Order: sequence, then C-alpha cells, then structure tokens
Amino acid sequence: MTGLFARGVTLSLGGRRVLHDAHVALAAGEVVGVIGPNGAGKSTLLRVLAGLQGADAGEVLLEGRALSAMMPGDRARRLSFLPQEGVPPPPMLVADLVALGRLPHRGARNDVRDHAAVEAALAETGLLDLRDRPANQLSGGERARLRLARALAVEAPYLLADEPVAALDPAHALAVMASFGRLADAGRGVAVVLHDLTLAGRFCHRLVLMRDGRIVAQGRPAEILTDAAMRAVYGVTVRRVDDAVVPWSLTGEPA
Ligand SMILES: Nc1ncnc2c1ncn2[C@@H]1O[C@H](COP(=O)(O)OP(=O)(O)OP(=O)(O)O)[C@@H](O)[C@H]1O
Repeated sequence: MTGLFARGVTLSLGGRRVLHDAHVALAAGEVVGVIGPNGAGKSTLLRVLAGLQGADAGEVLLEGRALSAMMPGDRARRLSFLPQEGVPPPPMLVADLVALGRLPHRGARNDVRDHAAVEAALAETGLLDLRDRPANQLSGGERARLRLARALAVEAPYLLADEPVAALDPAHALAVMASFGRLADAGRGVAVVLHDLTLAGRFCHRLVLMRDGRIVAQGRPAEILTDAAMRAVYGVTVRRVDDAVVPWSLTGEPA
C-alpha cells in the first residue's frame, strides 16, 4: 500500500481536543493543500503525519507500515517536514544549513549524491547567490526559502510543508508552488498548509478543509472552494476571478 495515511487520529493538547477522528491520505504524485482558519489544527495534523507528534487514538501509516514502529532514521529519509518559522537560524552558512537536510542519509554516505541534492535544493529555492551568507543575516522570506531548501535536500518521497509561502513575495510564492508541482510530477507526495486560497485552488490537486480540529471536507479544489464552505468555515464571502477564489469581504458586510 503506497501513500501516507492518517486513520482516525484523535489528539488532545493542554486538556483541549485539537484533532477529532482525522482521516486523510497523501498519495505519491499529488499536492494536497491543508486549509482552514487559525487554530483549526492544520499544523498539528501535519506534525502527526510527520511522526513528530503522537496521537491519543488512531494511527499513521506510511507505505503500509505504522509510522510509530519505524526507526527514526528510516522515517526521516522517507518524510521531510518543513516547519513554520520557529527559532531563528544559527550563524551557519546557508549552504551548510541546507546540507543538514542530508543527515538522515549518513548511514549510506554518498558525497556525490549529497552534494547534488544540496545544489539542487539551493537552485530550486533561488538561494545559490546566498549560499555563503550567514543564515542569521537573512530576511524573513529568505529564511523561509532556506527552511524549504533544507527540507528539499532530504529528497524524501513525501514532503510535509507548514505554511511555506506565508512570508514570500508573489514571485517566490509562485515559484515554490510550481516546485511542489514538479515534485509531484516526479512521483513525490506533497502536503502543504496554506492560507492563500488562490494558490491552493491553482496548485493543489486536492484540498483538505479543517475547522475546530475536524476535517470538514476534502476533494478537488472546485469541490472544496465553494461559496457556502468559505462562508461557513472562514466567515467570508468570495469573488471568483478566472476560476480562482479570492476572499472578498467578511460575512455580513456588503460584498
Ligand atoms: N502544545 C499545545 N498545547 C495546547 N494547545 C495547543 C498546543 N499546540 C496547539 N494547540 C492548540 O491546538 C489548536 C490547533 O493548533 P494548530 O497550530 O494545529 O492550528 P493551525 O490550524 O495550524 O493554526 P494557524 O493557521 O494559526 O497556524 C489551537 O487551538 C492551538 O491553540
């Protein structure tokens, strides 16, 4: 059985139920967008799928095996996780930090392959010119691309990316979403948390819509980005421009 699956995942944190009976699948060759309001549980779901957070009930299966039973190194070679901005990066050179993405492969050391993966990740994220800069001197958007480059350098079959374009300018956001499309075309599976509904509709093969810890809908973007769902889940009305959905006004305000 190929793919990454969450089955009936339920989780409470700090005495609050943050995931309720979540069922979701990520197949090789697809980009799945995870959308929903602040606090809906998107990051938590991604962390559970990455094996970084356990669940109270349910299970996560990676290619038919329970994630919880896999060796950490094995899991790290198969699942790459791109976190939301956390602690600032250390004063290491950009290229050296990206190379840390190769750590899961150290058991089967292959310097040529490692070098190629790092170069490809730097090129894919537009960081070649910044490779010799200390990472702690980068701008917010440049740091976001650095986190992505490190995650890409793993060359894992599955990439889980938490708001990778939130800090990016329009050109870089489009470039990153196009990169995810190319990864999927090459047979990888990508799950990406997004707040930009236009990018979600344009670049994702499927969308998972969350609210209050529950997956309330999943399917093709046209099935999910309906006026009724956007009103019910986000409390906004939308305008449609060339088939894209643009959040337009708060529900109750004149559109
Ligand atoms: N360690 C924790 N302890 C208690 N509550 C937590 C913890 N981590 C997350 N939560 C709560 O779980 C809920 C879901 O959080 P999560 O970060 O998954 O939301 P999200 O959908 O990614 O939100 P955002 O769009 O704001 O990033 C929130 O209400 C959050 O306050």
